Amino acid sequence: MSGVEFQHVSKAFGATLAVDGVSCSIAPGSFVALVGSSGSGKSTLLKTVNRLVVPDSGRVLLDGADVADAEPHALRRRIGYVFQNIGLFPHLTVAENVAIGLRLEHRPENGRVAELLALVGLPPECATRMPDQLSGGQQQRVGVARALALGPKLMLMDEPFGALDPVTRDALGRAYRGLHELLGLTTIMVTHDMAEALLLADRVLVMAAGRIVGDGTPADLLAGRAGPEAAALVDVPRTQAERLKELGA
Ligand SMILES: Nc1ncnc2c1ncn2[C@@H]1O[C@H](COP(=O)(O)OP(=O)(O)OP(=O)(O)O)[C@@H](O)[C@H]1O
Repeated sequence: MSGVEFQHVSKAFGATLAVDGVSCSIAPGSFVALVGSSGSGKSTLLKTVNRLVVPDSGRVLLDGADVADAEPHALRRRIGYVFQNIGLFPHLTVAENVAIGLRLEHRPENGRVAELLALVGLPPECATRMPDQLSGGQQQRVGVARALALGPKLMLMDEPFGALDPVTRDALGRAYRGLHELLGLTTIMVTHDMAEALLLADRVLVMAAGRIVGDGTPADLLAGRAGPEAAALVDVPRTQAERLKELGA
């Protein structure tokens, strides 16, 4: 399991301060959701972990070691990364997509692709298909399998299920939470969906204008113990649930 520590991390793009002095410690084995309005700095903060973004100041530690001291490719092999519209290679089969990391590492395949496809709930016959012969949900499952291929202990997920219909999204979220437990992962997931954050994560971090303005367990958030910004976000699914209940009453 991998722990992550952000120490006074800041990143500006021109005049925009995307991340503003974030300090936060993420325990090994935890499932953390990163929520907040569009442009609040979630993706930028997430990408400082695998060095897709280099902070202007501050440090990010992975298992106590500064990621700035790691060679970027070596670092990224230790960290799974899944994002919206996963970007499978269209000219490679599903199996080849899943195995790409193994191939680049000159590691033997040894049944690993079949194992990974089973792990993410894809039937074996998907292996020989091309990505455009899969549904969006199936493609995201392939993306998760590919991210897990080298056995990372840390998964960074940026709106991984954002482009999917609500039913598929819910099913994939639950399936991934099962994998998180099964494989003993640490997961940091950016999501716009507060209900998804509350239902999947152990801890929810709320960002606004580059800062963490709320931090708590789902129970803390639901009880209003994680600050006004968190309370406002929780109000959305809560109000929706109440309105739906009234409709059915
Ligand atoms: N590569 C970049 N160049 C310039 N500005 C950027 C870049 N990446 C992010 N920004 C800006 O930094 C701020 C934070 O962006 P970021 O993508 O981290 O927010 P976010 O909370 O993930 O947003 P969203 O929920 O819309 O994905 C925004 O104002 C964004 O426009």
